[in-house]
Amino acid sequence: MPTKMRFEKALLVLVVLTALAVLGQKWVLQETFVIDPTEGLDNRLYNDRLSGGTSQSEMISGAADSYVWRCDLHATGYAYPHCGFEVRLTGSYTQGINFSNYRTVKIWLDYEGPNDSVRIFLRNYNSRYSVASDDTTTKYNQLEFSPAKDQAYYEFSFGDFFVANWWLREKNIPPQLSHPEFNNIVSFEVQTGSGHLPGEHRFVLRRVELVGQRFDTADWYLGIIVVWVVIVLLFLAYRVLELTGEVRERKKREQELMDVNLFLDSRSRELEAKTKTDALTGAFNREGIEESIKNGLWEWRHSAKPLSIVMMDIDHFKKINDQYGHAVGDDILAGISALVKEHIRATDLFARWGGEEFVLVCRNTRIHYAQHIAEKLRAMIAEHKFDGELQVTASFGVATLTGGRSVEQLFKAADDALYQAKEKGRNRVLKEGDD
Ligand SMILES: Nc1nc2c(ncn2[C@@H]2O[C@H](COP(=O)(O)OP(=O)(O)OP(=O)(O)O)[C@@H](O)[C@H]2O)c(=O)[nH]1
Repeated sequence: MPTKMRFEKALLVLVVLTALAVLGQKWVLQETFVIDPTEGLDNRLYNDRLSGGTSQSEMISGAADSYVWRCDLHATGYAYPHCGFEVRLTGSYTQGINFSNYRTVKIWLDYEGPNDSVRIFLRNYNSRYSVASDDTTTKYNQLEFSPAKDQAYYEFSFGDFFVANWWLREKNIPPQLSHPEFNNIVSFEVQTGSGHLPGEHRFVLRRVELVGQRFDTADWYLGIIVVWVVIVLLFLAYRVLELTGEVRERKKREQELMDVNLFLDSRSRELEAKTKTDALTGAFNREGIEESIKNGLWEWRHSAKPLSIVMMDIDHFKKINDQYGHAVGDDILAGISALVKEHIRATDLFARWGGEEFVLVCRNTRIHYAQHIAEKLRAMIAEHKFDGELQVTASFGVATLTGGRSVEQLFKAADDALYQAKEKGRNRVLKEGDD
């Protein structure tokens, strides 16, 4: 699948997941902590006797799905008669549960008695004000309400809690620590109301639900953003790697293509050279001369650089063929060509004109210098021993391009001079106009 399509599909999946995460946030995050007798949590009943009172309290065994207790509050011995029921949420007194992200408390409670209210507490342990050895030092997050006769349950917000005044006063808590805290709740309590009326008080606690979130909504959205950022970064890293690979692959392919082109170029140059070269002598053939003549002509016309040519013909070559055979004649043709090519300048072009006749194109060369070159070649050929013993001579005709002269006329002038050289006895150099 192309990367782009993969990216679009991944993006779609991410968007759908994000939408689900946002819309389903409530269900995903919601958490409920339940207190009921079936949970098997530690619990105890207490009264004002610890403070010098004379009240009495007892658990009443009843239905297995509720806590049932009664208190007889006596107005003697202590000014604030009370009794209460405490459920420990964890086995530890110092290590509670974090309910900071909780919103609601639901209480299924029946009360019968002289008071018109009951109190509930969520007790928070914090080492800044609590000590492990004194269970009155955990913070009294308090809520007081009047139970109605036929109401099944009561629902409160965590925001409805306040910290009991008497506790703040008694423990001398500074203002900055006096607000309700729920980050380390160790116990839940139900206590008789602040009316402190003596008499019989009966309680049936069926269930408590603390409803909230596993963690803060802001953290949830932060998590979604982090996931997006991580996925985008991963995708970018993946694309960078992929593109680097693609660039590397493309460069490799380009290099391969360049290699092929270079090879083809060199092959076509080789083939081109072959078509312009005489197979026997290795000198250029007539086609090979064409480019050099064109260049020379251009230089003459645009820069007035002189263009001269030297026609060369081996003397009495027929005799050599007749005497030594055609193969030896071939060897001499090749030998002369090699000898000449070795001794001319890089700008000179040596070509076989046909048979035993050759032409030397000398660009940017005056006729006298071309004549000098021809003379040098003539002497060299005459002195050379082909196949170690055979000696031949050659005649030369030299001509140069002059204003208004065509290439054809140039070659004719050189040919005429060569003819004159033959006429005058061969093995010599004549330039046009020489008698
Ligand atoms: N071996 C060999 N001989 C060639 C080749 N091409 C032409 N010849 C011979 O060259 C000879 C040229 O003879 P002619 O034109 O009569 O001239 P010449 O004998 O060189 O006499 P002059 O030019 O007057 O000095 C002929 O016998 C051709 O057969 C070649 O490729 N190989």
